[in-house]
Amino acid sequence: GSGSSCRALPGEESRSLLPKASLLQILRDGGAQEKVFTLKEVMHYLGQYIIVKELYDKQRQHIVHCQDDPLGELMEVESFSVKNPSPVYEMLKRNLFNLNV
Ligand SMILES: COc1nc(N(C)C)ncc1-n1nc2c(c1C(C)C)[C@H](c1ccc(C#N)cc1)N(c1cc(Cl)c[nH]c1=O)C2=O
Repeated sequence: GSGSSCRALPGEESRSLLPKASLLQILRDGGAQEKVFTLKEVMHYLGQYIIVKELYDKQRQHIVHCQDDPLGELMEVESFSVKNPSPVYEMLKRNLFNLNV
């Protein structure tokens, strides 16, 4: 980074996350056209992907079933709750390069 102590204003954070190929395809299916993202954008397109493909449980809508979906390959779980962020962030650690380091 520039080494300055001041932080970008919210929403001005620089795009510095480069998804690996299989995550990028999922973000594309969620409507992304970029190649480099902010974390907020990655979460947005992942969310769109889940909603558009209706991967959520119709009865318990905070549960995402991904065992038969490319998302499940990345998440390495068959299902997860949107209330528990850790599997999502673990997956992102495995599938994003941070260019700002
Ligand atoms: C099944 O989910 C939903 N279903 C409904 N229905 C009406 C059926 N409405 C909202 C949600 N929903 N709640 C949350 C999220 C969503 C959608 C956008 C998937 C996002 C989110 C969750 C997982 C990933 C991944 N891979 C990416 C984003 N999310 C977040 C999860 C995390 Cl870890 C951080 N920030 C978030 O906004 C939530 O809390």
